[in-house]
Amino acid sequence: MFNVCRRGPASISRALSSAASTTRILSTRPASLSLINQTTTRIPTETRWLHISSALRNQQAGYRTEERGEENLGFQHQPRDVTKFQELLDHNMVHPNVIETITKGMGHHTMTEVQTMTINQGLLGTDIVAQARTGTGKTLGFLIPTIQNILRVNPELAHRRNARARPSDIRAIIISPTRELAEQIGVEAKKLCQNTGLKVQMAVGGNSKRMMLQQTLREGCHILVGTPGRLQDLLSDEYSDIRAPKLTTLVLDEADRLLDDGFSREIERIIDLLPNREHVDRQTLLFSATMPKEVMHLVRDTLKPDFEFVQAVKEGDVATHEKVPQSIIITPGIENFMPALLELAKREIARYDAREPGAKPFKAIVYFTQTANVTLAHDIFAGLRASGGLFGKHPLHPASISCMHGQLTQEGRTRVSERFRRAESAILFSSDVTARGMDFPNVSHVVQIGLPPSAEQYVHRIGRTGRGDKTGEGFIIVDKSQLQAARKMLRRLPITPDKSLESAAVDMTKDAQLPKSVAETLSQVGEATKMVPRRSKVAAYMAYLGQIQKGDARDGIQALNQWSRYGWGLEQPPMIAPTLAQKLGLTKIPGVNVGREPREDDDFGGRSSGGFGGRSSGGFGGRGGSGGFGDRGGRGEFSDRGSSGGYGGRSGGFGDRGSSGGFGGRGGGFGGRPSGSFGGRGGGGDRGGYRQRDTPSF
Ligand SMILES: Nc1ncnc2c1ncn2[C@@H]1O[C@H](COP(=O)(O)OP(=O)(O)OP(=O)(O)O)[C@@H](O)[C@H]1O
Repeated sequence: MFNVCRRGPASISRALSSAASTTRILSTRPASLSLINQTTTRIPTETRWLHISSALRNQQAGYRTEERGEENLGFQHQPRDVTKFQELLDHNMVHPNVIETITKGMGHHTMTEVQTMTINQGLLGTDIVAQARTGTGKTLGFLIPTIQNILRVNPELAHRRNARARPSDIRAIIISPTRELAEQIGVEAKKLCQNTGLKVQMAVGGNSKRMMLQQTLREGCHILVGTPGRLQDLLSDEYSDIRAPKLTTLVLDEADRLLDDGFSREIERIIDLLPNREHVDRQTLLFSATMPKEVMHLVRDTLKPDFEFVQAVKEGDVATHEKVPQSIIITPGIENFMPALLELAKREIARYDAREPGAKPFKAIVYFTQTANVTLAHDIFAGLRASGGLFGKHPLHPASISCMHGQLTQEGRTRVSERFRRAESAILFSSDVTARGMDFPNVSHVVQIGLPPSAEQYVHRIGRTGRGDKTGEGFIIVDKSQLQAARKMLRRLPITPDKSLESAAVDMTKDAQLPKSVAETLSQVGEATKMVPRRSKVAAYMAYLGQIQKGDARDGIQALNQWSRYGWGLEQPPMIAPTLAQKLGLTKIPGVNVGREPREDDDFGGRSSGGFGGRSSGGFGGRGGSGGFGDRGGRGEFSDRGSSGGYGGRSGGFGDRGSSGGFGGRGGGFGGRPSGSFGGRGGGGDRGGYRQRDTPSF
């Protein structure tokens, strides 16, 4: 593992631009050496960093204590590089009331690498930028120094009996970009402080401000954890009484996100509301698994010039774990996404049911970039039924299905979060609100559908599995129109192509024969899709539309239209309002259906559009020829007799009549007989038969 712990901005740019190395970079002239008149002695290369660092720390500690006029309160830390939590106690570095909670309450004994680096350093009061892989315990990495540095100045707060506090007693503010993460950090901080007199409060958007203020008035506050908007609101509200005149620590968790365009203004305003650092010295801690170069220059404005950059990730490397194998599934179209996901989920559940070695209960988070796609996928999966009728067991039993996105109420978000946290087997369809920091236990799989917003976001999403000492698996599913962009965005990640899912490879625009299990998966997805209102599909279509890059508009529109036709059975793609088409530069792109969407819902396929299949254009369907799922079929369209299926190409349909259906009308094709072999009756040939597509290697 590569570690960089260097001093000052110049070092950061060097560290960032330097080639990958496997040794520690030496700090030859730390800025504060001159401050304390330390002369360097030559130390063997291997150990030099630690020696200089330790010598420096001892001196710094004395220097800072004197400078701040702190008395020695009997619990002064003796800076060392310790790696066990117990040693923090043995060396009087952290109060026993905190350490006992960690070792006895939480059961942690050995620090992770990033904890060793940040806790030892953070206890000195140094400003820190820390980058380390997801799930490596960064939360304790900033909470322990934050808490201990308050206790060092106010040792009376180490005991519960001294629990009186006011809203203006805030010593530390911890900012997180999402509500769930702020709450999670708040819960962790409360746990750590449970045997002390420190009061932790949470200021999270979406929750009642009045209730929060009442509680803070009653209990007081030493550590305030919150999201940027609510924190800014509280600190600027002259009637809130929330003040931080004695602030000693400011933490930005997921710092790169907080410093990017989305939040930087709010962060600046919050900092403006805090005491001037020249009058009240404070420590700033910035933590994240990703620190893109673009945000690093912003760091300088937030930190003291002599800050430490703790990097527990190899330079130029990505912050994903070797213990989380990552695969890409490339499909012919977007219409394959849900069948591929269902096949994957069934396979993993079956592996666990069969107690295959290494198989774990299937607990997955499935990410989409847009909320409309989260909702659509959730509604399809929630509506899945086993072949054999409406009241059949859910094909993914016992996994529960839920969704999480920013448009849910805060109570809804909290409820979903808690249920997923506790579930043994579950699928959570989620937007990026859970992508960073969330520590759901035992997530076995992360599946990303479509392109993530950035390589960093991919890393954070993957980081929801393989946390702590757990293992996990990551998948990303893209269609061929997204492949180039995916290659560019994710080129440095250790992702290998996976071709094991048959439904991911079915070219739904062509006639083909399918194995029984694949036919069943397609039919289950088809039937559930049919039940989803047209407006949800249109919303999902529009959401993807906004993502299409200008240069790829032609391919993008073609992929979307193919999805709406073969995935949902719409004869015509959804209409794009003229102003929107113009704004997105799509007016001249072939296939764009400019106009106004009809207002009424057409939920069940009906005569004109919705549903899986539509009137004439294939789909799973009815009675071969004209069926299409839904419109008139009515009777067990989706091969609910198991053996009869076939996937409808132009006119075939997913037949309900035993062997007559078959994939791809004219060629007959797969299905027919229960044997479900390729090329059943009349299969093969140009139109029939199952053609394995050659997916390019990633
Ligand atoms: N020293 C430790 N030993 C074992 N487990 C630990 C230790 N420290 C923390 N953990 C556990 O590891 C998990 C991940 O910790 P945490 O959420 O702090 O990770 P993180 O690095 O902040 O992740 P992310 O980058 O996703 O925010 C948690 O369940 C936590 O309880």
